[in-house]
Amino acid sequence: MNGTRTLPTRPSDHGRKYSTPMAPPFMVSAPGKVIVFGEHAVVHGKAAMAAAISLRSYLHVTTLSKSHRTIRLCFPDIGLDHTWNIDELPWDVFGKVLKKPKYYDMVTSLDEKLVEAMRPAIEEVAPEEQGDKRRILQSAASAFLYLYLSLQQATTPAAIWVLRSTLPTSAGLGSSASVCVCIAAALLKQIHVLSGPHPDQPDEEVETQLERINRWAFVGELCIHGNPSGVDNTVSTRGKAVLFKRTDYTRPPQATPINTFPELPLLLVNTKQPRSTSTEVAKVGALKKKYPDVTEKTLDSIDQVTMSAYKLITSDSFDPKSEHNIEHLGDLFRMNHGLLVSLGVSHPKLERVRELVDYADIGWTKLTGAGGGGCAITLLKDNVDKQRIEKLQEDFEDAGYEEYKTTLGGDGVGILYPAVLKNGSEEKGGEEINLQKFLNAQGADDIERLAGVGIREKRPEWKFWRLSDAN
Ligand SMILES: Nc1ncnc2c1ncn2[C@@H]1O[C@H](COP(=O)(O)OP(=O)(O)O)[C@@H](O)[C@H]1O
Ligand SMILES: C[C@@](O)(CCOP(=O)(O)O)CC(=O)O
Repeated sequence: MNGTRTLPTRPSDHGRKYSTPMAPPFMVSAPGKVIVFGEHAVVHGKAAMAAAISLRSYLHVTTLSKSHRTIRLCFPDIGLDHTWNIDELPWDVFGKVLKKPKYYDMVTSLDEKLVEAMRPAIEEVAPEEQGDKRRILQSAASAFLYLYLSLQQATTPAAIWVLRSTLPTSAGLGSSASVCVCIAAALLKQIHVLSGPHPDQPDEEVETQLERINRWAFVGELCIHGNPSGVDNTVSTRGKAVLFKRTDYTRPPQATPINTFPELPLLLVNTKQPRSTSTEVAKVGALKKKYPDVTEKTLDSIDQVTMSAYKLITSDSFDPKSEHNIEHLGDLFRMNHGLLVSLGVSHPKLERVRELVDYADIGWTKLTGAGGGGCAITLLKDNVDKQRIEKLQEDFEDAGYEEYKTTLGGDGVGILYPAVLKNGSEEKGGEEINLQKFLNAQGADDIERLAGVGIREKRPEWKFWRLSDAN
């Protein structure tokens, strides 16, 4: 349980004064991911292999004093800034009409009655926006509101929630999952049902906390996606790398940690072609309905590719420096991509990445995530000439693509409670990351500099639920 702390009265973001907030501002962060093998097939009960990346979402929560009765969501990356009056939210639907789920329950589908009851509150979000933009804003707002109403009470204190991400939105790197993990963890933290994280926490207890966060993050994903497999929120919660499979949606998925995930020489390129995961997932669903046998066989083939890659990288003899091993993995990249193309989820801009890499003859490319645009990953051949990589990077730039530098297999969800960093100084109290500082950060580099999770420097104040065998 968290102790509460009384903060001195200080200026707010609107020049107003806060009077004795009930809890200190705190932060939560969760990573994005790359799916190395098995996207789409995983929605249909097959295996997928995915790893956390160092690009992350950061959520800052400021609790306000009892005199306030509002909840403000400020998600500047997507242009969302909305305030609800807490007392006007449909709290009564739970309890009177429905049984409120417990924080430890496993919720595997959205309750239509609650979705319906939430509708007016969601409709008032960004009414001036149209089409995709509106969908993006409203889906993020519904993920928050569904979890908020499910986990909190009408007596919940007023608060300001600010979320910023170093991940590109809707590009296949699991931005929605990282947002949902942050929201779920922060709500559970606020209602004091998360213990730790602390360094000597027993594995069993760590598992319970991670499972709790992951289950609710999945519910958030249901609000954004419609039909998520759960691989993204699982990797974002747990970090590192996993082999994931979910055949029965009423039971927890199988998530086998891959503790020895190799350091692979990967290029990660964003075509910047916008797309939505739910659309791409629905495309495969429609194809399966139209051509059940052929589609099922294709999904089975993807499963075989994934399992073959899993066997390869977890074998004692696997060496990421071995030309032979990398070629084997590369062939599997190419096959997986080909199968995704045949499911209709590639895009000419993704094919262009593959073409440029093939012409340069320096590696193997596959789309990653839902496809239809977004990102591709290229596994580089051993000892590739630096100049050829540089030429390829120029070609990407000319095509309007963006390359990301990231590392694979980092930490999952982390908490900074309170939002204070010592930043090398032993000065009493340290440096608080307040709302205004967080909002003022200019872009991804600045966010990482201000609050980053162990990317530029070790930030011992951030705490993670780590299992002993995954350190
Ligand atoms: N930085 C962000 N701030 C708020 N919401 C976000 C952010 N990034 C993503 N989202 C939410 O996630 C959705 C994108 O999800 P999705 O299409 O699955 O893309 P991805 O592959 O990146 O997960 C957006 O519509 C929005 O609701
Ligand atoms: C296509 C899919 O397998 C991965 C989607 O990843 P992303 O949302 O594009 O980052 C869907 C899922 O697993 O829920």
